[in-house]
Amino acid sequence: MAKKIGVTMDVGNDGVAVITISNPPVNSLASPIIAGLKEKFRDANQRNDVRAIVLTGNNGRFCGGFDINVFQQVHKTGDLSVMPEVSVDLVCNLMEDSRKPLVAAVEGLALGGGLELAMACHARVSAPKAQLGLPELTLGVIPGFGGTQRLPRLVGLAKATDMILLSKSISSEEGQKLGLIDALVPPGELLSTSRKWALDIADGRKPFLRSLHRTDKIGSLSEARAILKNSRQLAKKIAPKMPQHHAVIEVIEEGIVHGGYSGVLKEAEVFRQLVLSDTAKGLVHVFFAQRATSKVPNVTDAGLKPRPIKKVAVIGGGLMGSGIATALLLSNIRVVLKEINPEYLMKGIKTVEGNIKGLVSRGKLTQDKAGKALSLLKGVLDYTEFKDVDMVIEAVIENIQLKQNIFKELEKVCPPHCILASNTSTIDLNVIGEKTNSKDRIVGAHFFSPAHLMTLLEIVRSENTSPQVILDLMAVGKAIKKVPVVVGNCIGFAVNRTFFPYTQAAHMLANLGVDLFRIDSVITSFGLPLGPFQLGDLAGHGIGLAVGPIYAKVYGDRMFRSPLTELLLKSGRNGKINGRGYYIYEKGSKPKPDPSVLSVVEESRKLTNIMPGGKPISVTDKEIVEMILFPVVNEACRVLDEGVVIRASDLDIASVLGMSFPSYRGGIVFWADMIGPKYIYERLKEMSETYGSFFKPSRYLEERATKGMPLSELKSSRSRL
Ligand SMILES: CCCCCC(=O)CC(=O)SCCNC(=O)CCNC(=O)[C@H](O)C(C)(C)COP(=O)(O)OP(=O)(O)OC[C@H]1O[C@@H](n2cnc3c(N)ncnc32)[C@H](O)[C@@H]1OP(=O)(O)O
Ligand SMILES: NC(=O)C1=CN([C@@H]2O[C@H](COP(=O)(O)OP(=O)(O)OC[C@H]3O[C@@H](n4cnc5c(N)ncnc54)[C@H](O)[C@@H]3O)[C@@H](O)[C@H]2O)C=CC1
Repeated sequence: MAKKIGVTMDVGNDGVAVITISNPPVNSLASPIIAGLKEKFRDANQRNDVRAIVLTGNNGRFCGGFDINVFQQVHKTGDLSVMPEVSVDLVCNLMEDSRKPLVAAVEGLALGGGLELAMACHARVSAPKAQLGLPELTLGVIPGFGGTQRLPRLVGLAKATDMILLSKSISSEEGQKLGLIDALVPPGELLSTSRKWALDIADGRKPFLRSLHRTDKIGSLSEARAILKNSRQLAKKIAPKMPQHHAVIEVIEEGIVHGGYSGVLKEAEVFRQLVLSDTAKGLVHVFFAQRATSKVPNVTDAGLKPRPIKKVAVIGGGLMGSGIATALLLSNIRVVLKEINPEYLMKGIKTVEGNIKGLVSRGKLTQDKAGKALSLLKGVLDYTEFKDVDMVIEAVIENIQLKQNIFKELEKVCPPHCILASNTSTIDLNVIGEKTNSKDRIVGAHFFSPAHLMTLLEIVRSENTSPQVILDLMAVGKAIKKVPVVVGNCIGFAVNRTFFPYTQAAHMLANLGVDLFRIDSVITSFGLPLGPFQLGDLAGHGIGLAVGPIYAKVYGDRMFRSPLTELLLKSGRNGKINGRGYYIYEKGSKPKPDPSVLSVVEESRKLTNIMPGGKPISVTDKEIVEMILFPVVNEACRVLDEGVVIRASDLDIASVLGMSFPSYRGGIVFWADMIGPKYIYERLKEMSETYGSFFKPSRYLEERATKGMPLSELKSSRSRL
């Protein structure tokens, strides 16, 4: 069925014109909608039979904001003329300054431009539980349509800056307490109450309030300045590298000092500057890339329906198993947690309890919900409870034989519909399922640590995994608030494989004489939360040593074999786990660089002997970023070339959510395309000539560089999906 897009106006016998936005699924403000709104408001203002106006959205959703596709169009073309002029023409002149009263009838959500339109109305009536907010900063821009000016005037400056800087939405219930919503009514009464409210304003029974002209919630100039000072500190803390967080405070201040209208004009000017920024390009890309992961050819378009998953068995209550169990329990899924002995089982259960209590103490979960979640957990030491589970997630130690035996056993003890998933981080799924006859229901459910907090779920399919099983796991992933990304089967899958050169490049630089703490600091300045050495400490160097040979076996032609990890372990430094790695970890204080580790690095340098002429190389910070991240881009090219991901943007999302690659850089492939494949290719070629084949550009990169094509443009037929 074709989507019904447009703005309609129905004038009732009561003299109220109901203007309705229709643009499924979220009634976003696409260009025809904005044109339609202008036309209908003009019409309503001119018609003699219209005394008052109600603005609403179709299908239970008021409006999800300005059409983000337009930003993408601006990014592709650089043409700002597709951005409509709305703040004054539509929102001030036709709406707020209209002589006829306007009431917003809000249901479902009013976000960004949606809330901004509602705030330009003279009153707002809402159904319960509507989501209200200005999330524009997450897209690298600032609120438009006068949102920066009207929100502080409706909810107060401190609350408004908080909502805007943190992109935090509130419910209509909270909105009512704050004065953003004038009345809260059941959905069935929304339109009738809104009509009545509009007529009450028209007849002088209720006040005719224009938000932009209000000053009662702003306080004195000195009070406002004190609040803005705090906001600047908050912006510096949460988003030091984001231009929009700092710009929005200037825009709000303009309105406080020179009046709301002046603020609206500045808002429009700053908006147009920011929409062209690299930050906006990266964040808008991430917005669409994340949604694209939900579309998996031959799975989500195959007419299948996800089967209910009510009971899940998790095997292994260690670091990952306990985190996975926590995530399931928090979404009301019954969990059977299996361990090898009572001691380990108790440890696993205690970890789950600790995870859940931690959420309660941080105010993220109520005591009631915590109790309910824990009541759904059952610890076991055998397979009796597996007879009616819908899914098993195996999270035992990374040992091929153990996993093979477990899967063979699972085939016997689980019902035939049961999904058999493994959380392995490196082992080939075909190898894990080798001893079974159930290859169609074997799938990788690769969570990231800590599994109850990290949002990425890499769903690894082999050539035998059935579409139904993939769909079911995607549905479970979404139910437990993860972002599932479906990838193909190879050593390291998409994320770990793409990033395995990250640590290796860092080791090479350290062996070439570059200070490791400088490397970490350059990489965190680039935007990753941890540099490669601190990340190694966090993961534990034992793991690093264990997985090294697995990667070496398949990707040995492009490995830098560094003795550093082994030397580190020999010196008793396992990483954060035992309080010592490259850094010193003490309870209650930040990790401190440990100068005594430099003797270990020196030993490694002696063994590798790669410093040219025995002297440390001299590199700029930019060169450090390139030497560490261009090899990652190079491996990403191989992942794309081999069809391990469906689309390049899936790797962007996986890198952002799995490796914390900065979202404002759009993900690893998007970032590389912004720099340009030709430049990356040439730099890697130079590096490989100087430092060896570790940096050798891949065929895919070379081809894109020579043909002037972006890396994101896939044309490979070698898909594993
Ligand atoms: C001169 C111009 C000045 C402009 C100033 C201004 O006001 C700027 C803005 O308003 S920017 C936009 C602000 N709004 C948002 O950031 C909201 C973004 N959307 C969401 O957070 C969510 O989509 C949601 C909460 C509205 C709905 O969530 P879900 O129900 O989980 O659905 P979904 O996220 O999967 O989305 C469904 C499809 O809808 C598309 N979509 C959502 N919002 C928008 C939008 N604002 N513009 C365009 N498209 C939107 C989304 O991409 C999904 O599409 P699919 O093709 O189905 O993947
Ligand atoms: N540690 C990490 O950051 C990540 C690990 N993984 C993968 O997750 C899996 C588990 O890793 P971790 O949780 O770190 O290991 P872990 O060592 O913390 O936990 C493994 C647990 O499995 C238990 N176990 C062993 N055999 C068992 C059996 N037959 N039945 C029930 N329990 C059994 C052990 O007693 C132990 O408690 C591995 O495959 C690993 O590669 C995946 C993503 C990230």
